Amino acid sequence: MSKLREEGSLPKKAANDESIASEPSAELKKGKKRKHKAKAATDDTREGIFLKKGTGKRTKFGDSDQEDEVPAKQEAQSVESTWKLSVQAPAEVKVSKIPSACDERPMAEVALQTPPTSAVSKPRGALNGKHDIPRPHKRAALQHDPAVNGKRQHEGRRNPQTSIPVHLLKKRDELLVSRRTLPIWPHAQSIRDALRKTNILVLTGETGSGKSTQVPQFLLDESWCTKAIAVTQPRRVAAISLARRVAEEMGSFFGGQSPAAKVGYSVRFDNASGPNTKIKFLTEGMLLQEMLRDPDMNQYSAVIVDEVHERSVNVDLILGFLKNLASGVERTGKKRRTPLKIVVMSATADVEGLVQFFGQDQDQSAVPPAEEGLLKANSLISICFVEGRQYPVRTTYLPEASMDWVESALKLIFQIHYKEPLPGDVLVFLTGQDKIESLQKLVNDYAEGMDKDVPRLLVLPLFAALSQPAQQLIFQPTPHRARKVILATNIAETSVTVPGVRFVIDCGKSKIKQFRSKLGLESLLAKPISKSAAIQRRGRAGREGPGQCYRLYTEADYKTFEERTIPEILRCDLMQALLTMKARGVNNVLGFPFLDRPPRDALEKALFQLLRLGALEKIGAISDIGLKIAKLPVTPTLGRILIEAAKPERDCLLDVIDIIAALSTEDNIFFNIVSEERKEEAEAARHELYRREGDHMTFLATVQRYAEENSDRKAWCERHFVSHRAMQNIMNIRKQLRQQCQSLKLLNSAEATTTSTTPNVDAILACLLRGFVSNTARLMPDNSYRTFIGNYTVSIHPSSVMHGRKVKAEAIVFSEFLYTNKAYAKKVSAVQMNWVEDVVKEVWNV
Ligand SMILES: Nc1ncnc2c1ncn2[C@@H]1O[C@H](COP(=O)(O)OP(=O)(O)OP(=O)(O)O)[C@@H](O)[C@H]1O
Repeated sequence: MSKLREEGSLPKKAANDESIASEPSAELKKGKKRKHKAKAATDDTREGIFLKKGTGKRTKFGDSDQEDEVPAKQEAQSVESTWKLSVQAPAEVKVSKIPSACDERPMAEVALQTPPTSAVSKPRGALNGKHDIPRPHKRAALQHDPAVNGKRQHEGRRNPQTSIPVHLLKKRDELLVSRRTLPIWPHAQSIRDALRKTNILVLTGETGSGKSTQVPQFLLDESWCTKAIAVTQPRRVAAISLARRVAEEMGSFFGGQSPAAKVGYSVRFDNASGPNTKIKFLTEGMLLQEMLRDPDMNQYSAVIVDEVHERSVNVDLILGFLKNLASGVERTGKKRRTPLKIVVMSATADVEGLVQFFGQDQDQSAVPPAEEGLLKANSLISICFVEGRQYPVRTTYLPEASMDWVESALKLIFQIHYKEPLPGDVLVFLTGQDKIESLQKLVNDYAEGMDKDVPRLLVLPLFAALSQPAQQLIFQPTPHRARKVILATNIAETSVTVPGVRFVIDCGKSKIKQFRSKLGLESLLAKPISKSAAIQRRGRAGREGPGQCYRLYTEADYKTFEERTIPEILRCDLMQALLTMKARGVNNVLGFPFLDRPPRDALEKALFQLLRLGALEKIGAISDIGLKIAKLPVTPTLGRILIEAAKPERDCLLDVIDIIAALSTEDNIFFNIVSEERKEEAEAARHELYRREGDHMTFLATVQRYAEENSDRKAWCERHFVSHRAMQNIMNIRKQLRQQCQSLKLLNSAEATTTSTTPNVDAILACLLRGFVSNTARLMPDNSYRTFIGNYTVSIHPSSVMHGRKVKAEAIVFSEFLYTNKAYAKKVSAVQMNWVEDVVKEVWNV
């Protein structure tokens, strides 16, 4: 830890040098080995963090912060301050009252000491440190549904009337006490009244005020609510954790088929809902899929679109479809007997824009009277604003811009750890997996050097490319005498309550998807976040008690942030969105009610791409192929490849399913080995899996070897430096894709259970080319690759088995494009030039 005392002792280029991810610096290694002896803190005037053992002044900490005004209705109203990573005598935080109408309780007194043993929480549960983190739960283990969990759930006492286990009811009653203190609680009746009078409600309220968990429960017993309520979430981690929480609050089983399982969720490749589910949390993509099967949404009485401010393409489509349903423009199936109720909510929504959007083309007759607590927008739309935050969050800025925010985050984590008593977990927002892994390594390295009596740090990553069970680990209780440090991308930005989190560190950036129309490819670039995103990040603290948010940027920087994130529909590839619209019978996409209309040329480009995939007829109507693709839970490109592989002349569907399952898993199949020695060992072990044709055939070989392994698959993975978790996930996706191909009659049941034979490499590559025709490049005389479309230079990514080959393929097809410091082709296969030319000709002639 003492290494952290000196500014110069931290790795110099932590923020932008990829090398921190690979090898710890010599300094760091030395620092790790040394047992840190306490050194006076208060006499050190350099920047850094330090401890002084046993003095109660172990940490220096910066300028005293001020608390937010609570309720902090608007970001601008909150009192914020800057802090320095410099030496100051620690200021004591005083007991203060929360001036909130809904909840007035003293803020806990914070002793600025290393957490003394007495301040440390009682043993709280399952996680037990670095080496005994519980193994990721299988989904069933998270569920209360006896149909899933079997015997264990049948044990224990049950309520004789409801036959629900007593422990669930006890938990429900306990949680009711805290639910009643939520700012939204007093608004329950207004919300019900609003939806009795109008069909559309736009609801805003502070982060943590109770929107996502309470609103569906408020509506459940309404007379109009005879069917289920759908609640959409931008991300699966939120959908799953909210479903679990609401099930607990309702004393209900969770997921599955049991009549007592009232709450469920549905995310891609994982459906934990059944016919008795009354509240279903779904990702936006899953609701869109349901909208294709059930255009009038007959299985739902209400749809709640949560976190609408995120403005993903999917949410914009959902809003457009819902608006059409509400205004009667679109009516494709059986007419609904009762109108669908629509709730749109967020802490940072553009209320005016939404009201205007839903208000256009509405029938303005039958004006209901205005209600107290509701601002009446017009005859069919209500607005409700929930004031107040449950707990205050103090916001602190850097006094001057940091060149290296990974390093700033590292210092701050240790400052918090040494200064703040337990419990109090830390949630750090970073840009992506690479930065998360760098910081995880740094924190773990420094933590090894901490004194024995300092509580442990338990670092947990959270990013999209992590399997679901691994993501769910963050919700496990923090073990005794430990502090969780969650390193997350913006997937933890909205809707999620991570129990135990008191401190949020926000780097102020996130990776934004950008469609590079010239290239016809999407890239992810780290860009400053919007004010709305910063507010959401801050809102992850202050949910279970007072919190603090440290912004790794200056207040002046904050003021330059855009108010809202630019809607994804204005900056991404629209192919999937248009296919979904066409499949739902929207023939005139240019006339679709978009909340923000994408540029006409982007729409036209996407239409052409779909035409080239054969998903549309020449007149613009959806083709049979397009209808099939739309029903597959993969991108249009991957869907097209599956359809191609099912053709009798290709006859390689099972193999292609394996490859697509491998491309669809979030985890990396091959561990990223950093040490040179281990790298050589891994290369040798994986040699039998590598294929000269490239990454796709390598994935196929890996999946097939794994599937053939009958003795010990985990050991097989260890021997080959392959992620067992990724392989388990791939097997699950493979099974589901086989089932879906069966239901679309691309496979028959006998084929669906056969094991693969020797792959027909040429046929497989031809199928990949048919889908990824835009992702092709040819070898140039200077040994670089240039894309066929756009004529851009791309380099083969170092993670590819084709990287660094002396004899280069004359042409390549790739399934991922990455733009960092330069353009990379990822997941690459070698193909022949004339194959590409043939496909290009075929496709361009449509
Ligand atoms: N998994 C959980 N564990 C502990 N407390 C929780 C959990 N989920 C919710 N809560 C409590 O319920 C409160 C309300 O959460 P909810 O997600 O409904 O708020 P919200 O208004 O939707 O917030 P946001 O706008 O940030 O999504 C939280 O502040 C927290 O106190």
